[in-house]
This record gives sequence, structure tokens and C-alpha cells, in this order.
Amino acid sequence: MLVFPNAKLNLGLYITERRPDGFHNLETVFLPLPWTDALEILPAETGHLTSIALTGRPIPGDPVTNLCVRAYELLQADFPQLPPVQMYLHKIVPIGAGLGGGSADAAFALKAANELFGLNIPSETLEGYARRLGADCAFFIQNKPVLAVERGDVFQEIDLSLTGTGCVVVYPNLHISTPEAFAGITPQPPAHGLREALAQPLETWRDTVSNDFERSLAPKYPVLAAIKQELYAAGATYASLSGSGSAVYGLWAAGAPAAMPWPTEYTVWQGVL
Ligand SMILES: C[C@@](CO)(OP(=O)(O)O)[C@H](O)COP(=O)(O)OP(=O)(O)OC[C@H]1O[C@@H](n2ccc(N)nc2=O)[C@H](O)[C@@H]1O
Ligand SMILES: Nc1ncnc2c1ncn2[C@@H]1O[C@H](COP(=O)(O)OP(=O)(O)O)[C@@H](O)[C@H]1O
Repeated sequence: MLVFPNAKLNLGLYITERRPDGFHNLETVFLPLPWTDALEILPAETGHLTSIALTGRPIPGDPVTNLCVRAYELLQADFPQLPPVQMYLHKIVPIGAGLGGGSADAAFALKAANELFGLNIPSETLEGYARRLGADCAFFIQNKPVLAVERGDVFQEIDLSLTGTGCVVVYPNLHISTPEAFAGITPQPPAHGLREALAQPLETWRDTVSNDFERSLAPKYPVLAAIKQELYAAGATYASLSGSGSAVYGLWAAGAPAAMPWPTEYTVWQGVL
């Protein structure tokens, strides 16, 4: 079975409180972004163990710890009838970018295994497995815009459509790990209610929707503010860091902008939502 795990963007991100479990309560909107990896899952040949073959962008760490493999092993622990599988992952979405690529791969591995082997696991239960793999992993099970609260894995419905909006996502070839980004944060309540701010026209978001990680990462990585400034200079209606970075995106209310001359070491996705 072949699936295409997509990235996500964060629309606003407020870190409101440190939790006793070491995580943070946050408030953000996750938006699916049609920039994808490709993941194939097949039953392994008789006698073989579960394994993964990787192509495309290099993924740090031993392949046996790849989130796709860990996702499948979580299911196998509860469904011993599941056979070993061979996975092929072609990695396209940048890593350490705040685009949730690894979490998406894991969530799509859960969904693909559920379908391939006819397990009939309901979405809420799949979300439970996904939560054990990463805070933003559960979002990719239903993969629709949601307001995420608590650790970022509890979802509230939100009525939001950006269909027809132009989008440019710029990854400046800089890996920022999520724990590193949290280390610089002082939690505080948001200045504006996110749900209310996002209900207003895109033109207003620049003054009302922000990402708390920008403030803490800006002094260490000036490139982030520089990209945001270039997106606004090119006419973006709204621009922001995604998640804990380092990808920065711009949205154009009037559709796609002209191609921009970014440095060749950057990775850029451009399209219409
Ligand atoms: C904070 C967000 C916002 O979108 O950042 P990005 O990963 O997208 O950049 C995500 O929810 C992240 O989700 P995910 O990347 O799955 O996080 P995890 O692997 O579960 O956690 C990595 C580490 O980040 C910190 N962490 C994560 C989520 C959270 N609500 N509070 C935290 O303090 C913890 O130190 C944790 O050990
Ligand atoms: N399939 C995978 N794709 C990407 N990263 C993976 C994968 N499996 C494990 N990882 C690990 O997860 C970490 C971050 O993944 P990712 O979700 O892409 O980060 P972010 O959400 O910050 O962009 C990486 O350090 C990587 O080693």
C-alpha cells in the first residue's frame, strides 16, 4: 500500500504553561499542507523481519528507530497476528523544520497498516497510538484543520478554509530540534484569542496571530526574521515561523506569488492551498 504523508503548518502558536510532566500546554491551529513524502508498506517476504529502506533526504538516527517502524511495532504489540512488513520511505519534507514530517510518516504508517491488514481500528484509537509517538502525531490521523490545545494533542473543531490562498514555505537548511526550541521559552497567556483572530480576514493576522517560538529563536537565528521580511517584501499577506522552526511560510490572499530567488541551499515549496 502506497501513501503520501503530508506536512503541516502552524497558524499561531502560544506556549501558555509548563506542565508537571515536563511538556508545555500550548494553543495552535494545525493546517495540512500538500507537501508530501511517499511511504509504501508491503508484507515482508517469509522469514524476514520488519525493515525500512530509506531514500531522499537523509534521516538522522538508526533506521530501526524510524518513527514508521516504531508506529508499526506499537500496533504489533496489540495485534500479534500482524506479519513483518517491508517499508519504503522516500523522504522529501525537511526534518527539524516545524513541518511535522516525521509525525506524519508515523501516523500514515498506522493508517496504512490498519487498512492493509483490515484491523478496523477506529480513528480515536489510532490517535491514541499516535499520541505515544509524538505530540503532533495524532493530528495527522484525521488530517484536517484543528485547534490543538494541552500538549498539542487534544483537538477542537475549527471552521477555517484557506482554499485558493497562495503559499510559500522556505526551509533555510537549518535543523532546529523541538526540545531546543522549548528551552528558550517563558510560557505566558496569549495576547489575542487564536480562534477569534483566525476568524478575521487574512489581512488582519499580521497584527493578531503570532508564534511564541519566533521571539526566543530570533536572537540565535537571524535568518528566520530575514526570510519573514523577504516574504512580506514580496507581498505576503501573512508570514510566520511554522511550529518550532526552522521553516518560515508566507500566505497570499490573492493567490500564488511570482517565483522568488532564494539561496540554492534552501528548500522551498510553493503552491495554492
Ligand atoms: C510544539 C510543536 C508545535 O507544532 O512543534 P513542532 O514539532 O511542530 O515544531 C509540536 O506540537 C511538537 O510535537 P512533536 O515534535 O511531536 O513533539 P514531541 O516529539 O512529542 O516532543 C519533543 C519535545 O518537545 C517538548 N514539548 C513538546 C510538545 C509540548 N506540548 N510541550 C513540550 O515541552 C518536550 O521537551 C518534548 O520532549
Ligand atoms: N520518518 C521520519 N522522518 C523524519 N524524522 C524522523 C523520522 N523518523 C524519525 N525521525 C526523527 O524525528 C526527528 C524530527 O522529526 P520531524 O517531525 O520532521 O521534526 P519537526 O516536526 O521538528 O520538523 C528527527 O530528529 C528524526 O531523527
